[in-house]
Amino acid sequence: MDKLAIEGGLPLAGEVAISGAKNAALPILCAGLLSADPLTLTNLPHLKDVATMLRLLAQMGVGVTLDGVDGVVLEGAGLNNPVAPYEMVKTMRASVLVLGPLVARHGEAKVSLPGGCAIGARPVDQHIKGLQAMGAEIRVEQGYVHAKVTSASGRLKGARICTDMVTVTGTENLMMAACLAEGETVIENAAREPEVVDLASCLISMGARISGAGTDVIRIQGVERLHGATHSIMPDRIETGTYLCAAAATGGEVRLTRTSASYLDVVVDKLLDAGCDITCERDAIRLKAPQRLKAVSLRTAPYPAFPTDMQAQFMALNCVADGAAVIRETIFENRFMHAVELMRLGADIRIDGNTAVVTGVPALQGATVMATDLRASASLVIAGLAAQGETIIERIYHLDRGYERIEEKLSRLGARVRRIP
Ligand SMILES: CC(=O)N[C@H]1[C@@H](OP(=O)(O)OP(=O)(O)OC[C@H]2O[C@@H](n3ccc(=O)[nH]c3=O)[C@H](O)[C@@H]2O)O[C@H](CO)[C@@H](O)[C@@H]1O
Ligand SMILES: C=C(OP(=O)(O)O)C(=O)O
Repeated sequence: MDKLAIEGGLPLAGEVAISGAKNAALPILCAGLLSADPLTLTNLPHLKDVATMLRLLAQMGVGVTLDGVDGVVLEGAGLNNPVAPYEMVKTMRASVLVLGPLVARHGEAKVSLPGGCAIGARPVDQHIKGLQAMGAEIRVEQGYVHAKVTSASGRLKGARICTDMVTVTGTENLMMAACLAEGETVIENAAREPEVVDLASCLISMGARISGAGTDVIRIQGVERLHGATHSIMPDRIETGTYLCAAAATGGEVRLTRTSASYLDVVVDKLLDAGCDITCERDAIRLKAPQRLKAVSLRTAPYPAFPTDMQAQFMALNCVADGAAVIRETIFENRFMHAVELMRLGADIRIDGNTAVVTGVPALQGATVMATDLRASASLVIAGLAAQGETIIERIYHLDRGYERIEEKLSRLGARVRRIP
């Protein structure tokens, strides 16, 4: 398994471009299952999860043609095998997003319970309950969700669905299924994440009738079919936030292009609280770190509050800040696995349930650490860049799921990073 070697202690400086968002690309690729016509996507990030999703769609009979540097054309006319086998999806949470589109368009599906980051139990009961409310018959057997539409018309029926908690992929799955259902579906307590809005805008350009995406009530008037469209994937707000934290933690100055601060309000506010100087341009963000960061406390919660996918990176930043920060994780019950690894680098962290107290130290020292999940890996990269001496990060395959060409981008910013096969 590949490792990453980082010679830390250098401030990041320069400019890099941000890639398309993993968590927008994955659901939008699944939208390709909803139509027989070509769906052309651009700004698709080159990530392991994206490659896995494309393989999965191809084995279902969807035509997959790579188009230029960052584009793909999906042709759903050949969809004939509505199965997502465990072997293909065990590394990827977003695989469950094929369930709604398959049931809605093909009338049946057999989808393995998903893998992804081991940051909590991550059940999919809300996805299942929502599809059942739309009339799908569902049983879960031997690790697979089997779903079937039994109505005379062969279509799902619109329903009013109120999810027990805010779920991002749950909202996305049900929204996609509802596009081809008969009548109106109302999703209450819907996730408001920008990635949900990006998916909705792609679906609308395919002819779906959706209103309210970005609020907690989404209304979908089902249509008989969706048509082809062209859509550009939104920039990755979490990749953006990660590079901002890396620049802040190393005392650097960077400009990130092909991105926008508009989905990052709360992250930008926390970086300002930490003492960073930030300039937001139309398609770029510039950050200049202070001499010494100030500790910033935070509490994760659904959008527009602080994103759980940025919690680990801010923990790394707080490790080298002045003062103590209290970090509360309210979304996932097991998302502090990076803390013990950060402690190996000399961080001062105390964990009590869903709360971590991080007291900044003058400097971290390089060591060998183990990456346990995607954002945990990102936090170790940030800490390694800020630490004195060499840090070796083991099991970096997680990083390849979510960060495009990370060594190349960091090197462009002056970091000394190399991959050890
Ligand atoms: C591919 C993708 O977009 N992944 C993101 C998505 O994950 P994902 O969509 O899996 O996360 P959810 O928003 O569904 O999870 C939120 C909480 O609800 C719980 N839950 C969810 C569904 C369900 O049926 N039952 C249930 O109990 C989860 O265990 C978790 O505690 O949103 C998370 C929260 O912003 C992010 O960390 C992930 O990066
Ligand atoms: C948790 C994440 O990914 P996934 O939902 O794909 O496991 C993430 O993007 O931080």
